[in-house]
Amino acid sequence: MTKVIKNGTIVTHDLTYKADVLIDGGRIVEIGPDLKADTQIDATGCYVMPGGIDPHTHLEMPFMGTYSADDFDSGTRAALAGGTTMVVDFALPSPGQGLLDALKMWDNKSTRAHCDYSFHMAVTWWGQQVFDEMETVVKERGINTFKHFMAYKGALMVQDDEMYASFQRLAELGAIALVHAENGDVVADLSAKLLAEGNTGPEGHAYSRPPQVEGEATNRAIMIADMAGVPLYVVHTSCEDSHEAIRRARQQGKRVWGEPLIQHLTLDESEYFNKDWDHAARRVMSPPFRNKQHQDSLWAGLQSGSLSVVATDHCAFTTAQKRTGLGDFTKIPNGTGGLEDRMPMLWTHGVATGRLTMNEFVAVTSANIAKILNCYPRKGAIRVGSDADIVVWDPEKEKTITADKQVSAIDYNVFEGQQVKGLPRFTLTRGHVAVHDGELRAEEGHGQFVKRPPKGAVSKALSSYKAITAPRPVGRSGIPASGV
Ligand SMILES: NC(=O)NCCC(=O)O
Ligand SMILES: [Zn+2]
Ligand SMILES: [Zn+2]
Repeated sequence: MTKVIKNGTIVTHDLTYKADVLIDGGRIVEIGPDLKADTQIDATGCYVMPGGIDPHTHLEMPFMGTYSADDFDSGTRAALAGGTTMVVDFALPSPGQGLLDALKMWDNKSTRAHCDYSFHMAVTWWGQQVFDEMETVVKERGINTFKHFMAYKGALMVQDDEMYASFQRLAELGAIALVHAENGDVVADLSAKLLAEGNTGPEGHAYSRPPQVEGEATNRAIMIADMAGVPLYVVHTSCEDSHEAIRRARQQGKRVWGEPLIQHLTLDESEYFNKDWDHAARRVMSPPFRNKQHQDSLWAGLQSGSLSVVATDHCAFTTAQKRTGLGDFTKIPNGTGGLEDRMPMLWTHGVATGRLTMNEFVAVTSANIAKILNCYPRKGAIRVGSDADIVVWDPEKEKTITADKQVSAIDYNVFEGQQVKGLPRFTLTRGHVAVHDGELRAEEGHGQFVKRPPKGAVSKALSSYKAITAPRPVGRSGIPASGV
């Protein structure tokens, strides 16, 4: 059964033009005028864009004594409802657990996915087993990105020497290092002091993680990545301190990317000072929301290209789960939702305000990350041969975001009450119409794992450059190099 998307305007990261898109067997097979097919999808008045890719989700993740509430079923349905057609989740070994063992757990959970997905691997401890298994993870499982937590002391956090060893191994394998950049030692100490002084509420979470701790860790990770010769991707970049480090590194020719979240772009720290404990606790995430100056910095980074991708870090906990931290903010499960809202919120606050062009919108919601993850142009593109992961975007369609109508399994929405303009009319996942004229028709198990080979263009370029510029002994006549 062929399908054709007709009467729309195609928008990719580099082009805007009118054409029809013909789909067969889950792929785009032709782009041009007057195409015919068995079924027709009407895109009159709409933009036909690559489906969104959210490179940062935590679905059914064991964390802080509980599991995040959205799993691969509700999470990927929420994604499709909002125009996102691929998610990249984190396989998280518990300390001492092997990487391949952890991957089996994520393989089991993800069979329910309604859209395509991939995994990043987390490095939560270091040892010979991790070193050895990294090769299989990269070469056989098609995972080329490994996350390191510089925070969550006593749980997921790794030390600098472990990170350096891991980064060197990734450089050898042609993979990419990811970091959660916050100084975990300082956060732990500040948290203990705040609690001792009676700062037990959710605002304590924000006080314990000021921008400086993120800036310091980002600088440190950039230095370690540079020494190891590995490209670095900094997840949830929330502030100028971290953005400044990334911007400076990029200007120096270092291979570093930054990923702001839609939450940090559109919500600010005043949320934590709300008198309603539940309201504030529901917004507890790491790093916390920042002030207007930091938000402006993030928007400027997206405009200028010093920041590359907008994600969600979707890690949703119910109010009941958040209440574990009543009387002690360090026990509030860290994380917020956003999968369903990322694209409409970014369009409304970015494209509709003139902060982003439509092409920049596509770049930061899909094409850039597909290139970084080494799955472009299979994903992130409207091209012949690409997967038919497509969103038919209606710029006139409006709604008010409310938990009552959301797909996510939790009982609130951090964007509650926000009016968004710009929503999917259709969302196609490998040719299957999962959103049909606004109605969700997703299929459990339709989602497939996307393998991402190592040695992408940036990894290759960096390893050549590091090899050429590596220290070499100076040959001096008459004196043997060994000095004997
Ligand atoms: N971000 C957050 O608060 N929770 C999810 C885990 C992480 O990415 O740090
Ligand atoms: Zn993180
Ligand atoms: Zn995360």
